[in-house]
Amino acid sequence: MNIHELVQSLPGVRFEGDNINITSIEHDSRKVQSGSLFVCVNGLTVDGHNFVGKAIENGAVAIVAEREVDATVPVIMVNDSSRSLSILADTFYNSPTSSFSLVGVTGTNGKTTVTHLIEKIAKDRGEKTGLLGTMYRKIGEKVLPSTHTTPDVVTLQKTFLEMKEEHVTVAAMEVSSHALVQGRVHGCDFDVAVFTNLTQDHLDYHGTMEEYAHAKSLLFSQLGNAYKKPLKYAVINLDDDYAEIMLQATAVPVFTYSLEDKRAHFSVTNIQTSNTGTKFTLHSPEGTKRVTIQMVGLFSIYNVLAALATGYALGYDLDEMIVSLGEVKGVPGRFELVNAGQDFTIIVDYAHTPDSLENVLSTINSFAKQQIITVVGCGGDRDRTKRPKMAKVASDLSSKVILTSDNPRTEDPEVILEEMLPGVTKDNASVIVDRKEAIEKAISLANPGDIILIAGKGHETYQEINGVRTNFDDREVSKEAVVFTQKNK
Ligand SMILES: CC(=O)N[C@H]1[C@@H](OP(=O)(O)OP(=O)(O)OC[C@H]2O[C@@H](n3ccc(=O)[nH]c3=O)[C@H](O)[C@@H]2O)O[C@H](CO)[C@@H](O)[C@@H]1O[C@H](C)C(=O)N[C@@H](C)C(=O)N[C@H](CCC(=O)O)C(=O)O
Ligand SMILES: Nc1ncnc2c1ncn2[C@@H]1O[C@H](COP(=O)(O)OP(=O)(O)OP(=O)(O)O)[C@@H](O)[C@H]1O
Ligand SMILES: N[C@H](CCC[C@H](N)C(=O)O)C(=O)O
Ligand SMILES: [Mg+2]
Repeated sequence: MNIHELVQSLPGVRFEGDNINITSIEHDSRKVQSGSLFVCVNGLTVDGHNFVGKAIENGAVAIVAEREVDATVPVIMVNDSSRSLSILADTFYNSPTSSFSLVGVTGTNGKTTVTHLIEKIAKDRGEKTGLLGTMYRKIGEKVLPSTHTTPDVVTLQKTFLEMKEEHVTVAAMEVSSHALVQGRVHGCDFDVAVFTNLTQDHLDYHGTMEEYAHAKSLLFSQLGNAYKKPLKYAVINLDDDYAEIMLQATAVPVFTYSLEDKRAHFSVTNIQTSNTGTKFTLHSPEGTKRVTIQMVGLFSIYNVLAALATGYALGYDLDEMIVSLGEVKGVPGRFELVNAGQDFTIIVDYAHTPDSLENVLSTINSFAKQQIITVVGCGGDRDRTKRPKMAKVASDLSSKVILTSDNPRTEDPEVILEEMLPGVTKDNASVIVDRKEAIEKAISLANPGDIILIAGKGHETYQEINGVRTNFDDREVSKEAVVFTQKNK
């Protein structure tokens, strides 16, 4: 694309140099290729302005910067390069999200699950789907890796362009609070924005719950932006303490859902829970329906309501959606059962916040007949204040707890565990730093009928220690431990 055309999209910015053909927009010097426009972003860790030399070496033909830089190619000065990057990416990729339906899901817990449920209902009615989130990016059946829950703005728009070229008709994406604050989703023409819930996480980044809530509300304020789509909806969980903040942030029509408030558009009565699934009566704008799902726990009802309300906003048939959702066994790494022929239950789950851990353990307690043994840790370089809280939940709601490591990243694993320990409320917790040994210990402690919960890593296939990732999968490790224990009986 012509550099003049690109720069014209930046309000108040002029470029009077010769015409240059821009072949890509990049904010990472390592990704720059011949013909790239390199945008210098001052980050939390390093300043992109320091990589101008590297970018030019790699082929950058022009630079966008907030301050003077030493460059042998034209430099376009802007006030806010991060915002400019979003606008440039949107212009360069020609707003691909205006070509298909886009659903953004935000909230502390449930984003991955809800986006998968939306993918399922859309696919079943013949749509070509796209999915973007923690586990992967999917274009139809093609699976691409994810480095973030919500990718940086350039990767995001590139992925959307590919979706458009592959004739995707509906895409569901997870929108993290980091992404909202950093403007990664500026330029996304959402049809529906969904709020699942807000509980403690990421206070290392946001500072307070109020700031965290404000970050999430940006999705709803952004929803009203003048893009190409005329009709947009918000879908909001009315039972959450922060629902009002999301409601106030948006001027578009809202569909609400609730387990407690009958005034919600989608509400529920007659809940029957068991260890194999959940049944409930749904009250909706289309009348009353009985719903049976194979996912367990009240939190699964919330996720199903979020998906149904979203589908309804997109004009989908409610009865068809209920049939589709009834077929879902679960999402990988979320309440996933591991079976290696043992006479006790092993559940691998991605609960890595106090609230999600409490939800999962309360659900397990509702049907457990014998001991509950929980293996859990807390991530390094992440919110430290959730550490004792997660240990408290685990200790309160389990018979035995083994505290262990979960991606210590650059932190000392022992220090993370020391910060968890003050939360322990009962004489039921021990510490085993090595996660494999912790899982093996839990399995050696299990009696017939017991339930082991291995929490925090879910679908993850690595353990990150000292910044280095090595293969590690809770599901594989626990299976191998069962087989080993059975052999040695
Ligand atoms: C806290 C946070 O979100 N940080 C993100 C942010 O990093 P940063 O501000 O520190 O950027 P930086 O590393 O200082 O780099 C500044 C600029 O220099 C550039 N650079 C850097 C190095 C180089 O050699 N050349 C170069 O040009 C970078 O591309 C960037 O433009 O911008 C980077 C580039 O886009 C992201 O990779 C980085 O994600 C870090 C790795 C991260 O761990 N983020 C997590 C916390 C995150 O975003 N999580 C949410 C999910 C949370 C949830 O579960 O809800 C997510 O969406 O994944
Ligand atoms: N609606 C919900 N409310 C509370 N907890 C939930 C809900 N749905 C799922 N959970 C719990 O949270 C865990 C993570 O769920 P999921 O991966 O869907 O959330 P997420 O929002 O995508 O998380 P992340 O921020 O890591 O991307 C699950 O393993 C389960 O324990
Ligand atoms: N998206 C979350 C995932 C946490 C998963 C947990 N296993 C950990 O590493 O802390 C984060 O980056 O905070
Ligand atoms: Mg997720």
